[in-house]
Amino acid sequence: MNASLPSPSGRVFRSDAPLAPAPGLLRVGTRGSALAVSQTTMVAEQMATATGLDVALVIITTHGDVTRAPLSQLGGTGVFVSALRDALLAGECDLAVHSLKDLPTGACAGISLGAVPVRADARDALCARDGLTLADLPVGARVGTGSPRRAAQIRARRSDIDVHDLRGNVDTRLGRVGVDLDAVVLAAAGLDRLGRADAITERFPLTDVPAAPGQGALAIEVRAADATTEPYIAALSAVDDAEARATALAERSLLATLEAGCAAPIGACAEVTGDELRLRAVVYRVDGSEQLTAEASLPWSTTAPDSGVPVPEVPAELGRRVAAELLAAGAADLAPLGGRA
Ligand SMILES: NCc1[nH]cc(CCC(=O)O)c1CC(=O)O
Repeated sequence: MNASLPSPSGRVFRSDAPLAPAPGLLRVGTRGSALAVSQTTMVAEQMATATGLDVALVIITTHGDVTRAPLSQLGGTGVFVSALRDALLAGECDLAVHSLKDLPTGACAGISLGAVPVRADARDALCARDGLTLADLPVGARVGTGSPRRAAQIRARRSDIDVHDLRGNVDTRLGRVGVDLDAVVLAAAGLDRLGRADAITERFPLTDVPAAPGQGALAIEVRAADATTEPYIAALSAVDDAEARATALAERSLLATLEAGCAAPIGACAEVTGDELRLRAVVYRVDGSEQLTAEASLPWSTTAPDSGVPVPEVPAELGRRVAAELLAAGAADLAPLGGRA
């Protein structure tokens, strides 16, 4: 045994054309946007280093990449996800990397959640002209977002602001700041991953402005039949993070119980403190005039007694409890929760 010698890292490369399976090669499906490629590259590099396998980024084009319809009109959750899942099930790739918040909450037959990597900044970021914060924007300022939740949160703090629908990739959105919009709101995680943190003028605290369930987290999906075999176990465990998985799953369980889609005006924030998992969620009236908040926590630890896997049921149960509290308080009357894909 020569345990002290690091095994050589595999290569990471990009393939825009279909790629046949091969021994020693992991094919990771990803959207082709700059954001998706940058976040999938980070995952691929970790896997190549940990396993010594070559890792190919296989670029899959999705409906969400080509349509120009407003996101809120695309039928709720999952618009970016189906093409990647189809490619995974068809054997065109071996793993698929998604932004976790884009995944529909329902299970997908034949596919398992293989890993949730360390979470990036979950906060929303204001990118305003002239370094302005939300409080400093002039009366009647024009702010762009495609998200009903972000619209409600902006209006809740500044009812005078003129919220405009916004679509397109990060560069397109940022390109409107100082042109026809005073500011846009985007996920900080995306801007950080793309090296565009310079455009951020304010990161909203999650306590005041909880973000979309799962925001800032990635989900790596695997065919269920492969999930318990090598080299998948090694590749997935190299990138999985117990705390990211628990917080993201608690937030998703809330969404699933509310039967809400990614376009629903719901913010959620889970965190681990000590041996506790805590979840706080807010449902908004879209005009920002009313909101309901619920919060709960459960004991949670990173290791189960025997297997070393995260205590599996705590996140789901926590999400159900907070959702039940919101429903009992009338959340379904406050906001359209539907849009589950
Ligand atoms: N809804 C689109 C979407 N899905 C994932 C991200 C990037 C941030 C993340 O990984 O959560 C974005 C862009 C945004 O919300 O600004």
